[in-house]
Amino acid sequence: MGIESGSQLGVWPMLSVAGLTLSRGERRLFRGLSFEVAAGEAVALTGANGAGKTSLLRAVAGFIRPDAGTVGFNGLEPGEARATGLHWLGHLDGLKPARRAREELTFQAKWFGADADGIAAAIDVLALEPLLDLEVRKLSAGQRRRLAFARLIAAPRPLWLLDEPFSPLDARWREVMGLILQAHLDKGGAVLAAVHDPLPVPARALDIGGGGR
Ligand SMILES: Nc1ncnc2c1ncn2[C@@H]1O[C@H](COP(=O)(O)OP(=O)(O)OP(=O)(O)O)[C@@H](O)[C@H]1O
Repeated sequence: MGIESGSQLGVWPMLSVAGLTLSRGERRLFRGLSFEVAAGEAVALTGANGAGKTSLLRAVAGFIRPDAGTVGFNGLEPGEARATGLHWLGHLDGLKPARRAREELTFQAKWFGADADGIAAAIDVLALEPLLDLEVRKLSAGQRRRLAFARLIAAPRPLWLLDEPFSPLDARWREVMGLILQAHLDKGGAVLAAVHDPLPVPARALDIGGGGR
């Protein structure tokens, strides 16, 4: 399988989160959180169940509005950075169950601007060919996760926001994902991933606590 370092993605974004305060419902999850993610860096976001890892990723992606603070993308206008510079992969895959895997992959990849070569690379790297004629609802959890991941390879973007990305994957596929992440980092990409298990690449830890809830 060919996981190539390929062309450089460029040095942006360096994600800069400053003074972020976030609530969900009546509950304040955290106050004044600041951190950066540099190009070429993986950050493992950890914390107890309910600490706010998913919520933080969603705030970075622009899906929810913080009470206070800023999210910066190395000087780029946030709307533009979010539209073209990042991939969000939630722990719910967001795949349409009744579509065949091939249709879903093509739909998603084109939505994110992939060309035929990008789609072919994703099929190759993630060994999706034997699954393409199956309906998504007939795929296992790990197979669905590989399918969901395909757009990140088909349509390269510098910042990957991943929410428990590898939880359904077996040991072999976690190892492959380590190679994929490393190739992304080597190209100047960046990863911010909410995890309960270690990431399969060297990563800086960012713990938001939240124990005892
Ligand atoms: N849409 C919502 N409306 C209100 N509260 C919410 C909403 N989504 C999440 N929450 C609450 O926000 C808190 C943080 O949830 P979040 O999913 O961000 O935690 P997490 O750290 O990702 O947890 P886990 O490790 O269990 O995945 C929880 O108390 C949760 O109930």
